[in-house]
Amino acid sequence: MKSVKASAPATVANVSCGFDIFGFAVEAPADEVIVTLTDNPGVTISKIVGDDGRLPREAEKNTSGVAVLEFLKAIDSKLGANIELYKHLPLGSGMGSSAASSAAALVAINELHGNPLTREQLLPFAMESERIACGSAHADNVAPSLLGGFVLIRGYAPLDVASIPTPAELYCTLVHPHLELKTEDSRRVLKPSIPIKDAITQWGNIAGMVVGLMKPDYGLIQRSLHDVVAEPIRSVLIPGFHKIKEEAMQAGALGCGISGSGPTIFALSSERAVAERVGKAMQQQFDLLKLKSDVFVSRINGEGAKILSA
Ligand SMILES: Nc1ncnc2c1ncn2[C@@H]1O[C@H](COP(=O)(O)OP(=O)(O)OP(=O)(O)O)[C@@H](O)[C@H]1O
Ligand SMILES: N[C@@H](CCO)C(=O)O
Repeated sequence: MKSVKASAPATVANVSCGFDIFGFAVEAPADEVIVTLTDNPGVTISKIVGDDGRLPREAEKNTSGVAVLEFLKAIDSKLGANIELYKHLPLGSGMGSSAASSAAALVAINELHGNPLTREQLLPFAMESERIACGSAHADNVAPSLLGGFVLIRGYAPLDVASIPTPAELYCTLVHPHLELKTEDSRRVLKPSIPIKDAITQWGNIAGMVVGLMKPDYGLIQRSLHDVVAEPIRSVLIPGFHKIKEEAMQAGALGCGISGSGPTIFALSSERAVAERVGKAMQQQFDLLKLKSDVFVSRINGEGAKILSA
């Protein structure tokens, strides 16, 4: 039967001020899948590489399997599928690990059926996978992983997403300490409501980010990269967070914050050399805490999930 190999990239959700509504894709790392059509209905996972045996092998519990099951149900397919998953994203990292697996599997199964659905139409299936992974069907990882670029989730009911153009010279530094935080747990610590004063600050920054990215205006981006909603609560879960952020800013970053629900920390810079310097400064702080970390520097990835071979 026919097989397709696909990949989907890591993503930075929230981007400081845009809790659950902003996300962008980076160039690496990316999860890869090989999806093969089967005559028997249902979805199987024959192989997972790179997870040290920690991810569920049952399709109904693995985000790649859930996404493909939802797709096959939606198009009323009589066929089934087998998935091989090559995990390159660390688990519980804040880099959209669960989302990358489902995004890669979705573009592969869509390709195998002759692409009956658009990338936007694939989104609800990936969101259902996020619900299985962490109890919340947020789209700020799956949307940029599937669509590429910087994405705004304008609304969830009905789902309304828009791509925001970004300056070509905008670089992201990701520093991933070898720690795990479950999105489910990092969501549970948040308060159910915020004071109006904080809401005003937050929506001012969200609008500032959109205008800053579109113009582009690096000063406005810098002034807008602040989060008074999630970061003050979640930062206590990340060792050395405030010092690391301070060092990133000293090294020339436009802004720095928690990537998704953490523990990865992201920074944005207007030049590659600065983004690399920022990465070194941040990693040095984790070294001082005796925490191993990985640094990834990339442009915003405008392409998102892609077919590698068909
Ligand atoms: N293919 C998959 N890849 C990663 N996690 C998966 C996958 N399938 C199921 N899961 C489950 O999802 C949970 C990890 O989700 P979680 O949202 O905490 O991590 P993450 O996606 O790396 O985080 P974030 O969304 O903050 O980047 C784990 O319980 C894991 O078993
Ligand atoms: N918006 C989600 C992203 C999780 O990666 C959160 O912060 O919980």
